[in-house]
Amino acid sequence: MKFKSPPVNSLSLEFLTEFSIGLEKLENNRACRGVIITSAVPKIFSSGLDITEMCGKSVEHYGEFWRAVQEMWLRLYGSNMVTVAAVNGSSPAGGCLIALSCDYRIMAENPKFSIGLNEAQLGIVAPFWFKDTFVNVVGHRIAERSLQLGSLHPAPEAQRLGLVDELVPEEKLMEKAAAVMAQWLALPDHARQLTKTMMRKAVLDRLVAHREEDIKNFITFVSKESIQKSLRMYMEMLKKRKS
Ligand SMILES: CCCCCCCC/C=C\CC(=O)SCCNC(=O)CCNC(=O)[C@H](O)C(C)(C)COP(=O)(O)OP(=O)(O)OC[C@H]1O[C@@H](n2cnc3c(N)ncnc32)[C@H](O)[C@@H]1OP(=O)(O)O
Repeated sequence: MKFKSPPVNSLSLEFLTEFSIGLEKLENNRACRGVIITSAVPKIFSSGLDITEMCGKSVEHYGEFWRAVQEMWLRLYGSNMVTVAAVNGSSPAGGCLIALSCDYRIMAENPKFSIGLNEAQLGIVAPFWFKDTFVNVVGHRIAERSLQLGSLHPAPEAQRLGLVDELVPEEKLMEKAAAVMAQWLALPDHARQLTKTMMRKAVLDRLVAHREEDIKNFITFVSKESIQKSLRMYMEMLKKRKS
């Protein structure tokens, strides 16, 4: 799957819905045993959740948007397929969540590309299931420090922390992703899938059990004037940085 929503592959409601439907179709296709996720937008894997979806919209919209974020994660993290992220650009916040939700992460070895859950920098808090997914990849200590600081880790540091599994020159990224996929697909699906479920079930079940509460919490949080202000200021900062 190649993300192609210029300029930055931000995860809008439309993007998330299409992504989830795409995953569902592949999941239901018995001929498809694995998926490599990458980007067709130069230098950007995904800029994370589309901030404009969280600014100045109705309560109903926030609810619909958050349900779509949850749905995407439940499908990707809970997928029976082998999932490999070929991270060919920067990948903050929601973009990082997508990579973390895959079975294996390969990143282009460009120190200008960074990845991490930087929510704290925006004055917002990564939800518990973002945190759980992060902890399952890098462990508690690294996740705690990185989340509190809202760190975006340049590719070499991300590899040192275990946030990505390996770095390769950008031109070798897809070749490497295909080789990793072949290695994972060499195993019988049944054993691999049961093992994956065993490792991820508790974290998935936790969101399923608290899904409606999580949506309510998101709506309450994002509707606060202080949070709206932080998000607006962040968007302004992005625009100013550009000019
Ligand atoms: C109890 C429960 C509580 C739950 C709380 C909420 C939890 C929310 C969880 C996750 C949050 C997120 O995912 S928020 C998104 C975080 N993302 C970022 O911080 C990345 C921001 N973007 C950048 O750093 C850069 O844009 C980039 C490095 C990705 C690319 O840089 P580049 O220089 O190539 O491009 P520009 O910066 O010029 O951007 C182009 C264009 O796109 C707009 N843009 C960028 N990112 C976003 C985004 N995430 N959403 C919406 N729009 C975005 C940027 O403003 C530019 O727009 P204009 O061309 O109009 O100026």
